Amino acid sequence: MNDVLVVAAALVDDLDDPRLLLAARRATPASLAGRWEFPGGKVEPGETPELALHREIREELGVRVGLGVELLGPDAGAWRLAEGYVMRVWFAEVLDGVPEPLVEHDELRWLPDGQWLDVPWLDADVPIVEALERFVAAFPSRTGPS
Ligand SMILES: Nc1nc2c([nH]c(=O)n2[C@H]2C[C@H](O)[C@@H](COP(=O)(O)OP(=O)(O)OP(=O)(O)O)O2)c(=O)[nH]1
Repeated sequence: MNDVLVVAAALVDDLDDPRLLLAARRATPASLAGRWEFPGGKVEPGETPELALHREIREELGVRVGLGVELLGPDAGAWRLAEGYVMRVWFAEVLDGVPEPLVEHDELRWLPDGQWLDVPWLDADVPIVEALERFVAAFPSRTGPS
């Protein structure tokens, strides 16, 4: 069986100089409630991953975003979440609106640099946040569109 593809945004305050990272706290389902994640969701049949990501961010946060570079993971470019689930992650910044926890989340938090790991992320997200920190430390001005 093919893996289910989840897409997510590492939303930062400024793609040219990222300092703040947006974390979203899950309100549902009960098994994930209270843990923090990247906003996003599953790609639907017939959608491209990028279009799915724009749709999910509009639905979940009510904002329009611009995508930067993809943070490539170890599993053919993706990050394994669990058996049968992989996730692709893009840097992004808000173009229009102020993010609000509209569905699925009950709190949003902009984490300052140096404190990106300071909330209880979903287990599978921890190595992704660590990789984001390494990427930004190595290429501070290269998260924008390539
Ligand atoms: N959105 C998101 N999901 C994540 C992250 N990390 C992680 O393990 N997951 C898991 C949780 C879920 O089991 C799955 C994504 O499901 P979802 O509930 O966000 O997807 P969706 O918005 O399409 O929701 P649904 O229509 O299936 O209810 O991936 C993450 O950082 N962001």
